[in-house]
Amino acid sequence: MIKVGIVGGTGYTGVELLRLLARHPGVSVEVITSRSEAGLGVSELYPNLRGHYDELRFSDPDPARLAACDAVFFATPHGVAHALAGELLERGTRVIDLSADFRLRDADEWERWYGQPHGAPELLDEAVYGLPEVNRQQIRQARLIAVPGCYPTAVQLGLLPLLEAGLIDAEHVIADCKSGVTGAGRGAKVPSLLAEASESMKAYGASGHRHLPEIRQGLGDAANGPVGLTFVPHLTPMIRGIHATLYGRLQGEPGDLQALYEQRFADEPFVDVMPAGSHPETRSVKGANVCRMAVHRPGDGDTVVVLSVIDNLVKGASGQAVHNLNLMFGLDEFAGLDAPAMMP
Ligand SMILES: NC(=O)C1=CN([C@@H]2O[C@H](COP(=O)(O)OP(=O)(O)OC[C@H]3O[C@@H](n4cnc5c(N)ncnc54)[C@H](OP(=O)(O)O)[C@@H]3O)[C@@H](O)[C@H]2O)C=CC1
Ligand SMILES: CC(=O)N[C@@H](CCC(=O)OP(=O)(O)O)C(=O)O
Repeated sequence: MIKVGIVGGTGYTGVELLRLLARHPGVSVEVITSRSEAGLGVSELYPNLRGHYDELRFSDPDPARLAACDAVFFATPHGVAHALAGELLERGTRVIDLSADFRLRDADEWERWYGQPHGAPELLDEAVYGLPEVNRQQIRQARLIAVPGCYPTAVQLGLLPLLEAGLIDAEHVIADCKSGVTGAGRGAKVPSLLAEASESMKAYGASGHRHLPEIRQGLGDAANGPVGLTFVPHLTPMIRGIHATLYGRLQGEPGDLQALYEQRFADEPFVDVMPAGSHPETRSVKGANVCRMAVHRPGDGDTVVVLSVIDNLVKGASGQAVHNLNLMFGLDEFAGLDAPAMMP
């Protein structure tokens, strides 16, 4: 069994890791940290886990106990993995970070967007961006994984085929995205209150969200040059889910876009290209590690519209993190990730 630890076990991505790993045949969760709930049994806080982790208790983060694990997930706010990852790597423990600490290759860029100096720039060269559909081979060899953000996962997967093939004008790409409220984490915040978030919808971060540089970096790699991206996220009254509506201006003769998408993701177990004319729903991915998408060319004109949906807590975070673990340890890619989505 692969022994894992989770730092930040009381948050939404932490409990989602526990839910997925409960069905994983090759993993045992040895340590789960929370400073505020240290001593409490995991299933006392999360009764959905009763019968699965009855011996496991939250504990204060202790580097020595974490270093006794084969791999440690960080499901923590930005900056926490900076402080601990180096020590764990030195002691032979692999690190899978769900936060943004190692996603941007440039430490100065990270400081600009996250408002604090990068805490471990010496580790950036070896960090691998954990988007399996792009970096599967590097992930297999990696010791340190930066799990992509939720919006960046939905947007990059939806646009990769077009940018890799040079079929759209890379200077003018638009990502209009909607997220459920769990994207903001479990901490108490006014915008997440029922009376604030339900029966209403709003854009935020329109003049610059911190996922913008991350998405630009990934799309730039796909396009082999800079990408001009407009990215506007919205908060919507649902618990889980991201819906990305992506717009590009076609250039040249694009050919059969449906075939392009089907071929690009033919060998990808967690991307589902739906039949032409489809409109994927966020509820069709709820609880599942899948990105469902559909490609449209309205009126056979020069605009292409891609619809891409994920569960922010699964393909957008914890499921993708488990997929990375499976690749790093040579396990079946589906281990812990084989459940279909819940509907309705
Ligand atoms: N929610 C989502 O949809 C997504 C989230 N992410 C990222 O994943 C990470 C976790 O997100 P989420 O689960 O929503 O966050 P939450 O706010 O729900 O949980 C954060 C967890 O981190 C712990 N924590 C906070 N500060 C520290 C610290 N200084 N040292 C150790 N532990 C700490 C908290 O426990 P305690 O304070 O008790 O120690 C808690 O368990 C974030 O970086 C987030 O941006 C990425 C993709 C999607
Ligand atoms: C709805 C909502 O508030 N969403 C969050 C995204 C959370 C997230 O995933 O952040 P990282 O990927 O950077 O870790 C936000 O926009 O800040």
